[in-house]
Amino acid sequence: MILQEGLPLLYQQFTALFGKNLLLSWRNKRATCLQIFSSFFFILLIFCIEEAMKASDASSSAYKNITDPTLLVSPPILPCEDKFFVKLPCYDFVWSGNNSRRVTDIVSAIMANNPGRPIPTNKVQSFKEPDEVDTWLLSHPLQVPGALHFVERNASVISYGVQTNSSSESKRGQTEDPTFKFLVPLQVAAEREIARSLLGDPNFGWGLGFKEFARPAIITETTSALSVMGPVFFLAFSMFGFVLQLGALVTEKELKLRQAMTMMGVYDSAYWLSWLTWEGILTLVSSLFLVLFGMIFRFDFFLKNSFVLVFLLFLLFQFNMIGLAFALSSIISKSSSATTVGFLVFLIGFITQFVSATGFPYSSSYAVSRRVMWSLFPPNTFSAGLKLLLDATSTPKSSGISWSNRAVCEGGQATCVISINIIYQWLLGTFLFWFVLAIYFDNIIPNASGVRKPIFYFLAPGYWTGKGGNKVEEGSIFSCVGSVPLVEHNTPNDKDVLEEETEVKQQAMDGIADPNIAVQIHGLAKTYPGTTKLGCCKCTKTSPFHAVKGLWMNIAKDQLFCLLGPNGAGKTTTISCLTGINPVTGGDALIYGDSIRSSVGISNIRKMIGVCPQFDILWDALSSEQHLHLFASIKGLPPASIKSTAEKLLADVKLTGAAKVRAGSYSGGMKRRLSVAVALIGDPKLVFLDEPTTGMDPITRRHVWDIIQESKKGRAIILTTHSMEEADILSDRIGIMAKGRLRCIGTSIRLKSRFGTGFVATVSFIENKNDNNIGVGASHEPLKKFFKEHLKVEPTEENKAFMTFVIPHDKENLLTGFFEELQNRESEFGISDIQLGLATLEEVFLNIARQAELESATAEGNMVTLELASGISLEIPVGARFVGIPDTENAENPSGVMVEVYWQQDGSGSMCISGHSSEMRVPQNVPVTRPPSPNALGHKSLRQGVRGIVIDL
Ligand SMILES: Nc1ncnc2c1ncn2[C@@H]1O[C@H](COP(=O)(O)OP(=O)(O)OP(=O)(O)O)[C@@H](O)[C@H]1O
Repeated sequence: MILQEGLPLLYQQFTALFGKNLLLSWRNKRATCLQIFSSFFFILLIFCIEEAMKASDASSSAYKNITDPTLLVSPPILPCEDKFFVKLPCYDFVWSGNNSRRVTDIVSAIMANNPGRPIPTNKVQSFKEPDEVDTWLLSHPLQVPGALHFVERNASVISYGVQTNSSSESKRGQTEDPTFKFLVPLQVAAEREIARSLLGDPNFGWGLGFKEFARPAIITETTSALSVMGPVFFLAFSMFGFVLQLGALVTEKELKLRQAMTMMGVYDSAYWLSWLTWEGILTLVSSLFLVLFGMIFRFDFFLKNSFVLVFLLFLLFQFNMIGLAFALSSIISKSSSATTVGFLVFLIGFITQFVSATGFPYSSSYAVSRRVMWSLFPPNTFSAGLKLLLDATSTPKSSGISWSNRAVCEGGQATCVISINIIYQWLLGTFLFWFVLAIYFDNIIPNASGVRKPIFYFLAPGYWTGKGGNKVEEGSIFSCVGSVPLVEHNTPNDKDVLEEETEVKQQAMDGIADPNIAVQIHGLAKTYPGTTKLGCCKCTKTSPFHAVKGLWMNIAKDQLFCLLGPNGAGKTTTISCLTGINPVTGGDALIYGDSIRSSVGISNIRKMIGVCPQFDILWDALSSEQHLHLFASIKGLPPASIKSTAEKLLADVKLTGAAKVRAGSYSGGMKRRLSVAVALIGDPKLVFLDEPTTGMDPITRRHVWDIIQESKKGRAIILTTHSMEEADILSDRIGIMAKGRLRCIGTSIRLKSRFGTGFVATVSFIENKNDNNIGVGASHEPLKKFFKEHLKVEPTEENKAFMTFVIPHDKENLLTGFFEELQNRESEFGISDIQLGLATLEEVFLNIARQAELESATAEGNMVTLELASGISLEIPVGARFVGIPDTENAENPSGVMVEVYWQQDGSGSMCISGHSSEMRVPQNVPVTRPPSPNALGHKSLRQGVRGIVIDL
């Protein structure tokens, strides 16, 4: 199949990814609606607040028409509690001049004759001098509404003064006028009682009335709710899109969906453009709705300013927030952090907007550099723009800013620092800044596989020409750089592995390109550099880890190569290196002639391969059909063939019935089948299947095996699995890895014959109803003796119904005669059936894993305790098969006594002891290994039990 390339492929990928983004938004309707229509709630809220403010103003006396002002006749001194803001205990008034008897009498008369209410003595404070009153007032704020100061000049002259706080107070829409409420009554009372005292007539009085002017309601420029709340509310509104966008991008990174697309050959430009376009459309629509809602609610801000200017401000601001979300998505690794980051950005924006509202730094008194730095954070530029448009409509007479006046500064051109036109230029600039930064971060910050490009990757000419420049590195950019130690090359112990290695090396040296070879691996090595973090004062390091230690092998076309190995053997790492996800540390691999070390090679390789990763990489919200269409488009299948290819693959993996169902509701097995189908898109010449049948029921598994068998034609498949049955059935060739090295290679039969413990003979017995000695097989002692005498083997498993013996390979030449005799004596031994077979692949696998474990346990001193039936405890290295018991040498057993230890894997894949044989003689002249002492290995606290002797049989 000819795949698309260049611009047509870019366009095809862009449209497919755009469709995916659209679908994801459509399937997440609630969030999308919130993003588009939340402006309505914010505008409604501002409207309600503004209406409440207006209603409060309207109920105030100051904002009412006074057509018939009330006449105030002889106003009384009011109780101090009537004052709007007062601190208790309070006083109705205080006075000075208490050194004069006459003044004291006058004040007593003021208190007694107060109209409607005599003033109690505890509500008045007296002083000698006015200064004392001031001192008291200073130390007792808000405790008295007014003060009177009397001075008796002579018998016919008494001076007085009145003191009040002249600032008017407002409460619940009412304004308190201190002159009429407090000053006038004190003045009237003082004058009245002075006159009575001077005249000596306690009933002297005069009529006195006060009246304010008739006047129309006061119309002032009240602060609009939009100018107070607008910047914060609009920032909050933009956070919906910001958080959703950030969450979507981080989810694709976290779930390795981005990596899956990269493996399929997606262009970064198509990826970013598809998100930018979709989010741009959402932003455009939401900004439009915001302005329309503002106009519907008849805010001057939206009505008087030019529609385009207001719309542009919101649009550009939201674009900036998308750019910021793009940039932050590279730094954040968990999608659950998106909301927290959104809240933080909002909080910072909230604070900086208040600073911007004070005029900082958009005036000529601040340096341009400060303005540049400040404006990089989009909410700051946005609030400056908002302020310009709000100021332009702040009074009823203001006419707003028109499109033609956009470059005109409010304070005149001479001192012009910022106009709305400049704001747009700033917003465009900062958007580009964040967008470019996002792409830069995306390249230099480690991806989900911990891989990144060098910091100055864009300076490499190859990056721009597409010929090289795709070099990648591992580890954090802030890590302390250290060289990764190389793996030392060990000559393989196994003759088949050595032969394979020699052959590949020879071909590499001769430059032979064997047309039948799909993959040629040349000493592939992978060392994870270890995490190195720069703390505040020191570097914390974990040591590098050699995951793959030099692989040499060929994988032929039309062949299914099965890579087996215990957990952590390095299988997935090998696949990651071959698919270009992880950079190799050493060696190389040629896939159909293209090197995985060259960026051109990797882009060619990605067109030829299909990958079913170990964990399903799928969008929950997309159906299997949509997944296949998307990946087929990314891969570059001709548009006309995408539908038919998807249909065929769905039929192959038996998902036609669920083609339109979202993958989120699939069972584990259905997801694996979909992953297998994705790997087979576009007829790849090489398919990697990393544990493709994990979690499948036996029927589905068999069905997937059929698919894999079918897919073998015309392509190479590299399969990893933990199912020995699967490996046995499907593979043409098997390689078993352990601890990063290839331990054996060959066909299943070859491995079984070489690494199995030998032949497995299962003898079934005739049912004997009279034999009650169940389970111990006591009645079968003659047979056991027969096996022991002729083949020197004991049963590995025995019960009433059958016995199993494992016969070593070296007894192969005795087998014909032995089984002939056994058949002749069947009735004597009570035998109903004899079965003879090769050891299973599982046994081979366990043997290889055990040997690898023994190798590293011996080197590292990794010991376990073997409890013998005789009560002896031995410390033995993990994986040791034959273990000699120290100090058991005697005349009968000159080399001592040993046991065979049986191993199995526990749930976590680690080797553990499952049992041991009875004690037997150690054959003479066999190599023995005494485990190293703990001190030699630098282990101080290792248990000091009796150390078993490892016997290499
Ligand atoms: N990014 C990484 N950084 C450090 N070590 C890693 C990294 N990825 C894998 N490893 C280590 O490399 C070793 C090989 O891992 P790998 O995933 O290749 O094993 P595997 O054979 O595929 O195992 P499994 O059967 O469990 O999938 C493991 O010990 C693992 O802990």
